Amino acid sequence: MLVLASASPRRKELLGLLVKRFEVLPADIDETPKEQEEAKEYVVRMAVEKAHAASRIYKQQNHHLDSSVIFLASDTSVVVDGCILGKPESLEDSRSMLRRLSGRSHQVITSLCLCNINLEYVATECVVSDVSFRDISDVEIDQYWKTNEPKDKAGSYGIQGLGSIFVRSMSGSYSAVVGLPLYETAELLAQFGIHSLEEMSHE
Ligand SMILES: Cc1cn([C@H]2C[C@H](O)[C@@H](COP(=O)(O)OP(=O)(O)OP(=O)(O)O)O2)c(=O)[nH]c1=O
Repeated sequence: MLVLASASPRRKELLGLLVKRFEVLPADIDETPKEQEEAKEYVVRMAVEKAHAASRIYKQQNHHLDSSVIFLASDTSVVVDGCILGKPESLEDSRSMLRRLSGRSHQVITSLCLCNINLEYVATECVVSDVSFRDISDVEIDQYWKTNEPKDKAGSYGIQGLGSIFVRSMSGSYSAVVGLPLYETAELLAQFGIHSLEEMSHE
């Protein structure tokens, strides 16, 4: 059994392209970066903590434990000038993020963590993509906020939605920017004995 430790509808949809059956078990963790913590280090730590937290909840909920259960977690952050941008808490927050991203390029870092229930096997991966934005006006930022799209997304935009009108170009992994890097996820799943083509071609 595979458990996706996430509340993100994007991650669920993307994982569904690789694996037919999995459970979803969101894990709430403290997402505050440590002082001086490097962006990559932070993003990987978040994925590891989400996977570990989900494994703890799963153990509490399931008394007859199946030792072959595997947990998958991920984290996406937008990074500009070394600063980590998470999800906006308010319109003010969204304004300051999008003003910062306007007319230049930034990085989107997405991490992955796969581990088994007893945490004997833990694998992590980190994918960096570059996204370049056109200039965005304050009026556009406020209009975009009213669509609700930016509210639950790192950096306050969704490349898969209306946010795409700001994206001049990107290089790296599109699925990683949306929330789950499909190539790297398939590679890690294979290390844990889950082969996507085999999985998806079964009746
Ligand atoms: C940059 C960008 C982020 N996002 C999303 C992906 C993630 O869901 C979210 C970043 O927040 P995360 O903290 O990585 O994830 P989450 O809180 O949504 O879900 P969970 O921690 O339970 O797995 O931003 C997009 O959907 N499109 C984008 O273009």
